[in-house]
Amino acid sequence: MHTDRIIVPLDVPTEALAIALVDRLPQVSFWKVGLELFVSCGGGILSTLKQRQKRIFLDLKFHDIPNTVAGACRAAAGYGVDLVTIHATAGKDALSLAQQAAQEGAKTAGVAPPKLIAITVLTSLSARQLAFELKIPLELPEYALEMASLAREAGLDGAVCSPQEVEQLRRICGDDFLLVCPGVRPSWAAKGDQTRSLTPAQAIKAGADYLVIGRPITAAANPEEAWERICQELAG
Ligand SMILES: O=c1ccn([C@@H]2O[C@H](COP(=O)(O)O)[C@@H](O)[C@H]2O)c(=O)[nH]1
Repeated sequence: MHTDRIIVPLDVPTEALAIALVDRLPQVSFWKVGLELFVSCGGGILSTLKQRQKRIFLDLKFHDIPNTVAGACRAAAGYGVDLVTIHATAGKDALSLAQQAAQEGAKTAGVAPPKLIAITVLTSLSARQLAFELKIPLELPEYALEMASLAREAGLDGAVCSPQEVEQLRRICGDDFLLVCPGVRPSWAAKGDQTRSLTPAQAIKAGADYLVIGRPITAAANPEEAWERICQELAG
């Protein structure tokens, strides 16, 4: 079922708002907890989601020196979450140490280890920004591929990429490398700050394992209707 492959972010400022959203959309089985909610209310929301048998993507996008990201991944794994993110630009040593630490953290806590996935190029960034602000001398798709390959070589489970790069990454990284795509937009939804988007059906067809779709659902006047519409479009 394609709908099991949609992850909805809980990008809200309080635990009460997050729980209200989870209870309003019982059809959603996979939720993402990101920086806004985690910084606002801590890890309690993760226990609440687990009590409701939800899968959890803990998207804190770690980016630091190897020892620090490893510690963060060890702690994150202890929550028993399903997916954890780290920036590929932390470098290969940080990525492999983080992967090792996530396995250890899960073992110590007696939970299944999370899949550790690397951010390649944030989906809000344009090719122009990559070149002129970040001074990256490669074309954006090539740079995204380099970042995904680095993550793969470091032993990570997958990568986060825009749907516009997913076809290329799937072809080169293979079928057992998890590819998670935010920046997905139905044709009827506003793009907001996402610059490299495709529709949900296009992203799945291009090879995405999971789609992260937030505001088109959570900021809709009727989130249930928006969810249904996306599911129907995917089924069609
Ligand atoms: O490159 C990235 C990495 C993570 N995200 C996160 O996904 C969601 C997208 O939300 P929308 O409301 O659908 O834009 C958000 O939580 C981001 O932090 C991303 O967009 N791009």
